[in-house]
Amino acid sequence: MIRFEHVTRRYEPGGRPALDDVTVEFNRGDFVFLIGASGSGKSTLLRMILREGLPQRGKVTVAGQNLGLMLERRVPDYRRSVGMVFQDFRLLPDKTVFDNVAFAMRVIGAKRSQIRERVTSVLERVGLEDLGRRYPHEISGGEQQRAAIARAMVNEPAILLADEPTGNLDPRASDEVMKILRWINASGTTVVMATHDRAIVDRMRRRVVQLHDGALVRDDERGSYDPPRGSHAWTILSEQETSGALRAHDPRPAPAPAAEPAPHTVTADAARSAGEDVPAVASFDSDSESTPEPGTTPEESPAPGEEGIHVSWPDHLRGPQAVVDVPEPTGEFDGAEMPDLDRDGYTEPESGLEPEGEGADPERLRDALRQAVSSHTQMSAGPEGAAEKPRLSWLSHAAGGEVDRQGSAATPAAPGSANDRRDEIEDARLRAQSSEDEPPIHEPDHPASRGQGPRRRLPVPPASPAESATAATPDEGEGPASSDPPSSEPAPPDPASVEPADRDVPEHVPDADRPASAVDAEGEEVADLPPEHHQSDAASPADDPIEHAPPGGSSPDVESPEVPKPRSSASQSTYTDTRRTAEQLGVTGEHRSIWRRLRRNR
Ligand SMILES: Nc1ncnc2c1ncn2[C@@H]1O[C@H](COP(=O)(O)OP(=O)(O)OP(=O)(O)O)[C@@H](O)[C@H]1O
Repeated sequence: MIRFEHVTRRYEPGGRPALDDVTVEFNRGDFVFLIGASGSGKSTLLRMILREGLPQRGKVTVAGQNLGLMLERRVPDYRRSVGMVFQDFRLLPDKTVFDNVAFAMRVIGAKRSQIRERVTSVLERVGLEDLGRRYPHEISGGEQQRAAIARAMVNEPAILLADEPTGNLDPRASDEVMKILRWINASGTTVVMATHDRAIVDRMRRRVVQLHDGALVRDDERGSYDPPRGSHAWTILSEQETSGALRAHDPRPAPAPAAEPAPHTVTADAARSAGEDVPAVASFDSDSESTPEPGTTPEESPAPGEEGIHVSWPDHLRGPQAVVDVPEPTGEFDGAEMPDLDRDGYTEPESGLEPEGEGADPERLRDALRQAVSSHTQMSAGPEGAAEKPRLSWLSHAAGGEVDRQGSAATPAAPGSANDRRDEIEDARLRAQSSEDEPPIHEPDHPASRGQGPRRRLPVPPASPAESATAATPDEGEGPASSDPPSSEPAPPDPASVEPADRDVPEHVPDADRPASAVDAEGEEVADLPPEHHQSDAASPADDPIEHAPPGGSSPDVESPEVPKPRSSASQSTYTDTRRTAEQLGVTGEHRSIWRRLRRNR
């Protein structure tokens, strides 16, 4: 589902690679812990899945879509099919909890009634039903993270990326968050979580992928935080430990050197060619992009020319394979919180939207794209829709087995409920079990304890004619959008003037591929807002035509995203954070009012 093939990523020409020839694959329904010392490349890897940064060498593929060939105007849509949560929550500070979650639905043009119903359900699911009217600063860190998860999941993405989601939380709040992530994963959502939390990794015994200095040094199916004694990773870390380089990040005593290193489970090492020279200057390896790798299937590696128009969407990505991977591997759970997927009808394979191989009909793919966008808004599929296309909703799935396909009557395990108590008991049992094996160690030098806030700015996709030339080819058959002149584009964020500190090395994203049209709640392309809708801030939503104008003005019932209004004297950091959050939620260029106001609020 997510595949890195010999991916090398440098932030600076000639600098040390943040990712160094990484080859790894995450499958549907996986729960993966991504571990490694600070600076080892975990966040970089996650951000590359979100298509924030492209490799200088190698290829990142998600559901058959080569992200290096994805057009810029497709990126917002793509990001909506990937949820992401962060250590520092990144809630919009001037929005209530409810509105923060609703924002992700407004971005896709969902109807008010859908938003109301869906957000209410999601907040119940994460135990925040009573806190919807509060602002982020009025709730605890654990509650903020649950709100952030609710926002990431409200559109039912197929992939959830979590970058140290428990890093700022105490153990109890961490447990709540992990419980929710387990539920989400149990619904078939692929979860990739970067963490330094040894206790959590050791307790859950899921797949562990370890990075070290940008290289993948371990990939264990049911791993613990520490690499197996004698393994390749263990040897490397031991050497580092001896030299003192890892002391700041791993308080444990260094293991004694192995007499005979055992065979290890390294994936990347097997593929690494020793001494390979990596170009110092960012340059896209077009050869590796266009040449199908031996051994890959057509679905996973679409034919040249078709890659740019493949779609990857939440529903169809949750196939039977995800369900197969769902059961807890170690018997830590008694199954009480896991619904019977077969009984609940969620194991039927979906059809029709799988990534296409060679010869795919562009028209059909376009329809699939529209349909997929539309499906984001079908948050409460009615009986008819449910019968045609059963959905695997983490909301209903996670509700202790009481699955409701309509998504409205699911019983949430809110704090204090019977399900919640059962979970608490289970978690307590897990903790006890874990502590019998090995006392959990909380790292004193965890980034959270260092008072580490948002560490780096996410890259803003810049333009490059080189990639434009590379990427335009496969998408050219898609119609008028590809012929839009760059100069006709509205003004959304000007990375150079707005956020110089956030600039990344050029990543070859063509300006010309910014979106020229929006997609409404029905999945139809609609025209951009007329100029008169892009005016100054209105005193109240009722006065503001933007607030009430759906993208394209197609329906008064369709909500347009509200404009985040930074609370704290409109500081640059607030602006930057808000803008970054909006980008990650897939706010597109046609939401000009958002960008304009964000700039004005600096
Ligand atoms: N925007 C950036 N510009 C330049 N260098 C960067 C940028 N982001 C990350 N790096 C560098 O890339 C390397 C990997 O960083 P990354 O954030 O991926 O590590 P990490 O494992 O997530 O660390 P942590 O556990 O502290 O979050 C580090 O050397 C870091 O300094």
